Amino acid sequence: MPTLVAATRVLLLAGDILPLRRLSLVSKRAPFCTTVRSFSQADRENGTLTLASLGSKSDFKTTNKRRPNNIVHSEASIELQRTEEKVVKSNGVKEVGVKKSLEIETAPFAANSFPELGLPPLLLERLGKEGFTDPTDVQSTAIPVILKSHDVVIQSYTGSGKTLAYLLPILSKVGPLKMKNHLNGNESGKKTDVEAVIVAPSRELGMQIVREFEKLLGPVHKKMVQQLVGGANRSRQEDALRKNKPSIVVGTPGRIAEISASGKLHTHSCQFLVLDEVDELLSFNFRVDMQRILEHVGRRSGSDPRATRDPLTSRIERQTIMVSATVPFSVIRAARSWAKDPLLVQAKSVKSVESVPHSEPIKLSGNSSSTNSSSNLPTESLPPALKHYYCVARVQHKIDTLRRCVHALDAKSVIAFMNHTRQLKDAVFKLEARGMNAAELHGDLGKLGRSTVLKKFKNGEVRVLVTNELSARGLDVAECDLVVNVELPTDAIHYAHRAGRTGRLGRKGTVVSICEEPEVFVVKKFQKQLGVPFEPCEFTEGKLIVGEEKGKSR
Ligand SMILES: Nc1ncnc2c1ncn2[C@@H]1O[C@H](COP(=O)(O)OP(=O)(O)OP(=O)(O)O)[C@@H](O)[C@H]1O
Repeated sequence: MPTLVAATRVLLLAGDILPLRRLSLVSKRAPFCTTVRSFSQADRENGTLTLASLGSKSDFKTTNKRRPNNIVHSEASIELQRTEEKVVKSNGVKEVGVKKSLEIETAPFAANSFPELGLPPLLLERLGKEGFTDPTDVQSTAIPVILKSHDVVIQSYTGSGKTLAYLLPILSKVGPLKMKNHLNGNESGKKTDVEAVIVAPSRELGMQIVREFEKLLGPVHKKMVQQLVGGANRSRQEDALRKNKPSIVVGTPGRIAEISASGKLHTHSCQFLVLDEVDELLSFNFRVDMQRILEHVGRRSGSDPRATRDPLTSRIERQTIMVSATVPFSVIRAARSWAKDPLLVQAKSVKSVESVPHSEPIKLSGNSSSTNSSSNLPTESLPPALKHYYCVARVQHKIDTLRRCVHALDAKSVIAFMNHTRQLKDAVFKLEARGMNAAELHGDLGKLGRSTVLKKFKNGEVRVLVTNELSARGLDVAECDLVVNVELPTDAIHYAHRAGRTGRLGRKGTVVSICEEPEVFVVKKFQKQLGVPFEPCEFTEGKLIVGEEKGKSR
């Protein structure tokens, strides 16, 4: 292999899964077996796709201490100072004014347990029953802020528990588990209005979020949440809306906008609008549907959004929550125009979105040794325990390399990403022909086909799931121990989401990118942008051999 020099040192690669807080998530399947490899040092360079903007000026101080179980909790006193800043008024005229002080009470980060976060007793009971004991960092930070009714952008690495970070405060104020004294929007509005709308860019993610809600609502109340995803029978969804009068709907932009336009989904007095994977929802494909959703959810009764074209002026009470592991500046810009005094919430910090400077790009990694030194509040998009490798293979040998990679790492649950459906089908055919249990997952499959494949993969009936960008975001399969990029993603953001399908919630995970020789520079670019080392490797005699890059000395 041209990029590798001879193996130098042998060490054990322990790929076992870290202890989990939630036993129900632990796979019965064996973790990675011990594998022999040589050791190398990969290049670490500064990132260009930096999120430094997010950390330029901390609005408050935190002190942190490590807890067992890989959970960090911190104590903080936050006071967002009165700042003289430019406020863009709804009529488009910029004014300089004093923005009202945003005060967040002391202690939101001191929470060790869910009861300390101020969640209602019925919800705490359900959490306990489902085996959730300790909040993750991002949950400890986000939950009190959302309970205080702030609009937020939640950014934290893949698999860090962002879904519960917004779902728990919503269930504290909406539906049968809510706080006794909480008055909701519907008490003054129409009985048929939903109170929370959650938008996700794919059906799979939408359905996964619904399952999280259902889990906490329990069998008796699970009809309080309704899924409105594309590809499923629309009239059945409309019937369910009419019959069950759900408090919460979760869906894809197209279907939500469609049913809303038909007058069968009433969201005007909605309290919460969540945009999960917000950076994806900002893409051109969703533009028209998202515009409708932003204009109608939580719209002030009697106002005509078409008169102003400004979603902010046409609503009063809606709380907007935007979520993603990757927050490019477009999200910051969107938060400024869609949300009210939005706060950027990360694992151990809260700051005003207004304080994020325009000019600085968003940093994808918190690796201080390799990233922009001007940032004092690093952000991370990738789970810290992930290992990143790349190997060089000719295009015609890629599937064989994938197979050897799976064997060498003794991976039990693998997601292999490709870019084109036809090649993806060929890959499954080749793997199956070589005796490896594989299945395809892509948009050409119907809703039923997609859920069946996913179910089989989650059950362990399928070892290698060959898929495309469809599965890159949000897909939560705890057992996934290896992600392979058989074809490289388009950019570092897509890499981060693909890679984040493994190593979730403190588990170990491995990501291998198989590239052709002329593509090595792309991998180097990802390494630079993400601020994590990518080690060159090859698979020989059933082993992962990690090499050093030419010209590098240890
Ligand atoms: N406090 C907790 N204790 C135990 N398990 C948790 C906790 N919070 C979340 N989980 C579990 O962790 C897994 C990952 O959570 P989740 O899917 O919300 O991550 P995420 O940050 O949204 O990831 P992504 O960015 O990839 O969408 C889920 O299976 C979820 O049920």
